[in-house]
Amino acid sequence: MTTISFTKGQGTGNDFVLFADPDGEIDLTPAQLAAIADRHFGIGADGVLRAVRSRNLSEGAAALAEESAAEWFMDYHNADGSVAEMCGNGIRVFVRYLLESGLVELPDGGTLPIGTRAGVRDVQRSTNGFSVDLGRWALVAGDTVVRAKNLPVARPGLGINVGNPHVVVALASDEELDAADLSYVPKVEPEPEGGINVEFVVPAEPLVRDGVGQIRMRVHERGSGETLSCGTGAAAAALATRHWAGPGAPNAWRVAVPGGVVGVRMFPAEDGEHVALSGPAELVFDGALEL
Ligand SMILES: N[C@@H](CCC[C@H](N)C(=O)O)C(=O)O
Repeated sequence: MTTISFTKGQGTGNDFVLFADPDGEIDLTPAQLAAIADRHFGIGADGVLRAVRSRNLSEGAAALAEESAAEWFMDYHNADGSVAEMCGNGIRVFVRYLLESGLVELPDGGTLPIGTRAGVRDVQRSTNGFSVDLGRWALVAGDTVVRAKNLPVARPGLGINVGNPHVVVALASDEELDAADLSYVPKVEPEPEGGINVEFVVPAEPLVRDGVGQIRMRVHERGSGETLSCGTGAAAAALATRHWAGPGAPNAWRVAVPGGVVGVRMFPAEDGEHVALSGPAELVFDGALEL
């Protein structure tokens, strides 16, 4: 039997089980990961984060981690045990965990690169917790239609990739947003291979306050179901809303999710426009699990 020391953490209510495996010795199966994340029979979480030194990753994953640029790799799995490329809330909680475990240092104004399956992501401290540069984003071509239970009509969705795949759907009112039943997987057509994260958004009133765009969002996450927050989803939702708003729309957004508020910022970089996400990251309790 193996005993693993773990920490439970959360960022705007998106919650995670984290454990350190610096030497890359722990290889959990999807069934074991799903059992850990199970809210009734396990610890309970939206995702499981393994902290592994990039140099100790297996060959294929090491290439993804660009190991020279990031000492630590965030090995992220959804609650059902499936792999995802990136997790925007998770990476902030991951950095908080590395810091509090004494595994890294991050002085004010400093940058900590973290390896992910979407590439290396730079994390900094911010006034609301941590900020992560999610890198270049992309609009996904093609028409998409989304149906969710309790919404009266099918809606067009806008595909956005921020390292992981999202489709964003604009709703007409707060009432409609509240009414959507996200305990069922929204039906996306054409059906994306491997699933997709679906964000439903409504603009706040006014849409722009003091130069900052404001939206409300709910999300159904691929591999985890409805969650209280999705960081990469918030970035996709802000990007989609700016796209719909047209020229003159702001590059700074405040995204209200059921679990709190995160910030999104778009900025020019050498390789094109990047999107950054900021928000809180808390550690909640420690424990040990036996497998
Ligand atoms: N909650 C995360 C996203 C986690 C991965 C997602 N479910 C996927 O499968 O892509 C976030 O905060 O970004």
